Amino acid sequence: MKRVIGKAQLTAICCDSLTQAKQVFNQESPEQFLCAVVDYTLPDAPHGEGIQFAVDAFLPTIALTTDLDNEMRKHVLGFGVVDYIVKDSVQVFEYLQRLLHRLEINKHTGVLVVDSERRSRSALCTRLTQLNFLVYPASNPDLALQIQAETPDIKLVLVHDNLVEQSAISLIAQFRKSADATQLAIIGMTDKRSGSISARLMKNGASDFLYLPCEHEEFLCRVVQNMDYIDQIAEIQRAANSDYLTGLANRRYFFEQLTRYHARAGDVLALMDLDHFKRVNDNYGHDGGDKVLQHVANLIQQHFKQDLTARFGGEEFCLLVRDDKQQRALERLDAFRREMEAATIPYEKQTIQCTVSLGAVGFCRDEPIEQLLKSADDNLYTAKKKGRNCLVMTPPVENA
Ligand SMILES: Nc1nc2c(ncn2[C@@H]2O[C@H](COP(=O)(O)OP(=O)(O)OP(=O)(O)O)[C@@H](O)[C@H]2O)c(=O)[nH]1
Repeated sequence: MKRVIGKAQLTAICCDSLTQAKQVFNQESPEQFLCAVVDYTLPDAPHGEGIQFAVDAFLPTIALTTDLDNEMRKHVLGFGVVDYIVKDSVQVFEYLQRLLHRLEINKHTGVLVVDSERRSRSALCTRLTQLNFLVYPASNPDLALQIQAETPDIKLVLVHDNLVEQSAISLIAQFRKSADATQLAIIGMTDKRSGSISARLMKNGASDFLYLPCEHEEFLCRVVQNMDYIDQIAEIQRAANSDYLTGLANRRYFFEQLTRYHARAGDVLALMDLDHFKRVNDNYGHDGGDKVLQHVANLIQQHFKQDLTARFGGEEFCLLVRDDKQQRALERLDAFRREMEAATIPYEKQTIQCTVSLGAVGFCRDEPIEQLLKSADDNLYTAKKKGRNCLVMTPPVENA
């Protein structure tokens, strides 16, 4: 169990009795704990008293049992646990690892609950809070839309079909105007067993559907599966859009961002290339070269947070520096060049120094981007010919 918890990048604090668990818990800050994993039977707590203690301490609690008949299942769920795990195969460790990972991610994941009846809305919110989500209740569609517009961390919406001013179907359609199924999961819900409501909600944009009341396990599985889908798509998108070594945007994603970009008067497009990088590789090995590329990428991220940046490949980077005045954009680029000149990059027991050359052009939306990049590349070539470690821009700055 300790190994599994370690694999989930968490630290296990192990106790072998309820008495010890109470002592440990009282010595630490409750916020420090992600959750409690508690065996139903402990030497000094033979009937789930340990589980009760963890739940009462507001810890998301995962119960462990050796076997589980229907009675026992009801008893364990009655404590208000996140889930239970029957210790009957090695698969349970993998399940536990996934569950811990989910609880960790949920700390930063918002869920909007739209339900006009207070009792069922509260019950849903309680269940979701147990799963560590940031929960946003809404009693009507207008409030729901307002919360969703103001809260970017919302990744899941639960919509009950008991809404009055507006149907659940039209509310879901509204959500879908701003977020597709890869960005926002929507689970429709109803108390009515008959009719075609589930099909209608799903055809109008719901990702999934639940009949209420539902078993705890079904609720958990639906929520987790829908969130896993959203997170996996986000991970695939991140991998497809970024450069593996440096984490910066890649060339393709840079172009994609440019097409959606609203230009400002002083924008400057620059190509930046590390000087004599082959020598860095020759002197310090490929790993040393990689370290320099990562260092440069980190500096770029710090200096150009609000701008568009990318690693174009090899030792070449591209930046679109956004400003109202070209002179200021240019100064920021040159300040970066000087910082690189002064930087000593630690690598093993040595330090590496490396300068950069830059070719820049004013970013003008009327010219094709390929043409602008070609001009920036010509200027970069001139900068290299001038002796490197410098910035060349044509035409000269307009609004200095
Ligand atoms: N470590 C490392 N090296 C890379 C990577 N991509 C390209 N390179 C190396 O970058 C070097 C680029 O060399 P050149 O194109 O000759 O340019 P340079 O030595 O920087 O010389 P100038 O650009 O003229 O200043 C080559 O040695 C490539 O192997 C990478 O991802 N990691």
